[in-house]
Order: sequence, then C-alpha cells, then structure tokens
Amino acid sequence: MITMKDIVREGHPILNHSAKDVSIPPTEQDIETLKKMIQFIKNSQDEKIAEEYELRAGVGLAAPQIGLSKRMIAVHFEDFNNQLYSDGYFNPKIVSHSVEFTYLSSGEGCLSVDREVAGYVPRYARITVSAINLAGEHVKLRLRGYAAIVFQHEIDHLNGVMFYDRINKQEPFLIPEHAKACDVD
Ligand SMILES: O=C(O)C[C@@H](Cc1ccccc1)[C@H](O)SCc1ccccc1
Ligand code: NI
Repeated sequence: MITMKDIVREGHPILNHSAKDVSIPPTEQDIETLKKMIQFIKNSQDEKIAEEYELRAGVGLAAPQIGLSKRMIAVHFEDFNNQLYSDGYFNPKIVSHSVEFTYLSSGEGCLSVDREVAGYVPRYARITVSAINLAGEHVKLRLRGYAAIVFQHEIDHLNGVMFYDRINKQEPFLIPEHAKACDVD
C-alpha cells in the first residue's frame, strides 16, 4: 500500500527530470505499480482510510512522485459535470490542444509540495491525450475543464515540470490571454 512516506517531495531530482517510456506491453510489475497508484488516490479520498494512514487527498499521481522515473499516471476524480475519471495510463501524450487556456481560481497544489504556492496555473482549456490504459487498450481522451487540468498536472510530472513553474513570477494572478477560469460560472 502506498502511503505519504512513499511520496517524493520537491527538491528530489526525479521531479525535475523527464521520465522514461514504459515498454509496451507493460510488465506485470508495472501493471501492479499502476494499480497501487490508483488505490492510493482512492484511499486518499476515503475519510476513514485517509485519517488512519494520514493520507493527503489527491485526484492524481504520477510515477516519479513515488520515485519511479516511468511515464505512468493514475487518476481518480469526478469533473464538474460529475463524470468519473478513474484509470491508470501508460505513456500518456498530449497530441493536440486548444489555443484557449483555463486555470483553477483556487490555484493548484501538489502531493510532492508541502507548502502553499499562490497564483494561477495556465493550462490548455482542451486537450487530446493518447495513452494505453490499465486494461492495455490504446485510448484517445478528449478532455476539457477540470479533467484537462488534472491530466496536464500529471503529465507535467512526467516531464519534470511542477505546477509552480507555470505561475507568472512577476504577476502570479495575471490572467493569461484567451483564458477563462474553469471553476467559476
Ligand atoms: O500532486 C499531484 O500530482 C496530485 C495533485 C493533482 C492536482 C493538483 C491540482 C489540480 C489538479 C490536480 C493533487 O490532487 S493536489 C490535491 C488536490 C486534491 C483535490 C483536488 C485538487 C487537488
Ligand atoms: Ni503534483
């Protein structure tokens, strides 16, 4: 079972390097690891388990965050239309994106960052992601809004990019051009 002691924190070089492609078909070990990553996120959202194991709530996790330089991510969350996203992905790749940007008006956090970092994180408003899911299927995901933000946050981890790298240093709350907040009507 993955717990917070397994989560690598900022300052560890693995978080600032690109991760390596997972060989396809994935090994049993890679599949097992991805299943554990999904379970960690589900556990982190379960009040009793999270309290018992002192887990910080999360909606996504990337393999570098557990010290594995492999292009694997796991997500478990509902978007603002209550659509459930719950799966693991090998070698996810953003194959196209919108010109428009979006951002969370509350900013972002990270399980690998034990501090608040204020500011808007500009993300593409819509992305198309190709990946291989936990079941071994080649999938093409067309994502927008909150789902697009979560997937971009996790895929950034595979490229050694932290959310605060994207915050405007001079004007953290500068609203990017062609941007609309994702969580306010
Ligand atoms: O560190 C991670 O990769 C997990 C992040 C992913 C994330 C952060 C901000 C915006 C979208 C995705 C954690 O989920 S941070 C904690 C959290 C918990 C619930 C909702 C949003 C963020
Ligand atoms: Ni993160």
